[in-house]
Amino acid sequence: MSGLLVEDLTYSYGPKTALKDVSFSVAAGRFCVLLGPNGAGKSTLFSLLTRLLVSSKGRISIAGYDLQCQPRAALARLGIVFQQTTLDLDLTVAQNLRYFAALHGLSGKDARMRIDAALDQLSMRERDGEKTRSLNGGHRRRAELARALIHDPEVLLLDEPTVGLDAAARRSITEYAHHLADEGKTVLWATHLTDEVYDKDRLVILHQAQVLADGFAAEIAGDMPLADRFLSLTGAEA
Ligand SMILES: Nc1ncnc2c1ncn2[C@@H]1O[C@H](COP(=O)(O)OP(=O)(O)OP(=O)(O)O)[C@@H](O)[C@H]1O
Repeated sequence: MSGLLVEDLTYSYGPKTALKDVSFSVAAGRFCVLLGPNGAGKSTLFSLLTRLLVSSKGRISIAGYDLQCQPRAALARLGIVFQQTTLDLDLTVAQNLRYFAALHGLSGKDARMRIDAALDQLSMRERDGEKTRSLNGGHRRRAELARALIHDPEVLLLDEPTVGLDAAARRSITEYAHHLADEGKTVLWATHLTDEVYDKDRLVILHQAQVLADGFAAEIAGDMPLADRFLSLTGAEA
């Protein structure tokens, strides 16, 4: 399938099992929230999806490409925003994006056009000459999202992208990511905050290395607020 497929994925750090037989899929153009309390295994899953870690047990397919057998094709179709910012704060926004474009084999006019388009999408074009250090947290996140979109990936991974942002910036990034799915991107959004989940979202709840629930958010919540359902399933505060 295109979109994202995770099948029977298991990963351990020595004796500590961080993921155990994790399976789920996200259809192309869907927004899926990976919801889990601290230590659930979200970052480990993201490391496996980006090949920072490799597991011998399980399978990952990105936009129809098997990550193990066709890693270059799979990773070329993946955009990622990590939990911790990875922008170079001493470079301007445009320089950060240009460097990343070069990593994807884009240069010259082509790179310039992609960078401008990505910054336009995030309403960041007028800030392209600013030092990244001078941006507030919300604008830094926007710059990272723009950077993740430069190579027009089919699948976008966002690992707790609202950490440290104020309420307005949090809402704006959350809404924008949903908009990207409406436009056809497959989005996997990791969070431990239930207020970032929309009723219509696909939802995978991860807890203690395993998938506890997988379905549409409204169905999983059922007759109670999602925060209460999450608490009842995991014992964790949302
Ligand atoms: N390098 C490591 N060595 C040993 N154990 C680790 C390592 N990294 C993570 N773990 C453990 O693996 C489990 C899953 O951690 P992981 O960071 O993937 O969870 P998480 O859901 O991303 O949590 P958080 O929201 O706090 O980032 C946790 O029990 C964690 O302590």
